[in-house]
Amino acid sequence: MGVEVRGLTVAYRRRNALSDVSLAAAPGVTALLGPNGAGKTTLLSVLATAQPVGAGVAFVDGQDVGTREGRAAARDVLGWLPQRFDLAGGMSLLDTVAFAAWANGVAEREVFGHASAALDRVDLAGRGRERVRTLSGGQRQRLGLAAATAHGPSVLLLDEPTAGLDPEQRVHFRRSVRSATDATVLLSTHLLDDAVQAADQVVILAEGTVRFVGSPDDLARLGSARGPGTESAHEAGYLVALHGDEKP
Ligand SMILES: Nc1ncnc2c1ncn2[C@@H]1O[C@H](COP(=O)(O)OP(=O)(O)OP(=O)(O)O)[C@@H](O)[C@H]1O
Repeated sequence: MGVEVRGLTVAYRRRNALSDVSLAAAPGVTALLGPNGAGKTTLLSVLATAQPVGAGVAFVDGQDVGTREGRAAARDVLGWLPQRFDLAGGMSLLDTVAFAAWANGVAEREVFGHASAALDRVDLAGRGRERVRTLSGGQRQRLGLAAATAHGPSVLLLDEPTAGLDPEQRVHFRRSVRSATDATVLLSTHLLDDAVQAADQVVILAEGTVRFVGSPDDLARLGSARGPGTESAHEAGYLVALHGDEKP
């Protein structure tokens, strides 16, 4: 059933991090694209039930996360890979994912089956016995993805999962998202490339407000309408969404 947010406003002290944000996301990948400080982490944290809804409403799979019952029900269907997460270097990959599956409510007799299937889906099959500390950055992010999806969430929140990865590892991660889940995925990124390549829907956030909602093709059309420049149509569309028609 996806995610729906209407009129969401969240403030830290008196400063709004999100102002009257509305969006809907269906199964598939929605990229939350925006510069640093746009409010991406704040939005994902509210949906992850880690931060209170200020004003407005937010639904995860039909559950209102502004209510205590809604938050409890939403947690049962959520997968969340925060921007920063710790893994125990000495643990095996299989134990790491099995533990996450167990913590997310998978029955004990099923955790290793779920864990090894999740490792398969992110291209870490056959490496379950290796230690976490031996992984590269890209492999570590894919392990995090396996851990966040082993219990079969229907809504998956990925906060800047490709930050710090080289281009090849980013491509690999984006492909792994598609094979790991058919959930409603919200993937935050500050990289246009991620949004254009990975997403069915792009939501551009800047300074806590929604500036664009549409497909990658819609973004390119927005850019093309501005006329030829040195940048690609997608880049031009991103600039128009951020700054309007003025050339920066
Ligand atoms: N705990 C906090 N206390 C006060 N202000 C905060 C806090 N967390 C975030 N902010 C502010 O809220 C705004 C949105 O931050 P947020 O982290 O949600 O943006 P973001 O798009 O995820 O940025 P980044 O890509 O840098 O992580 C920023 O202006 C930030 O400084």
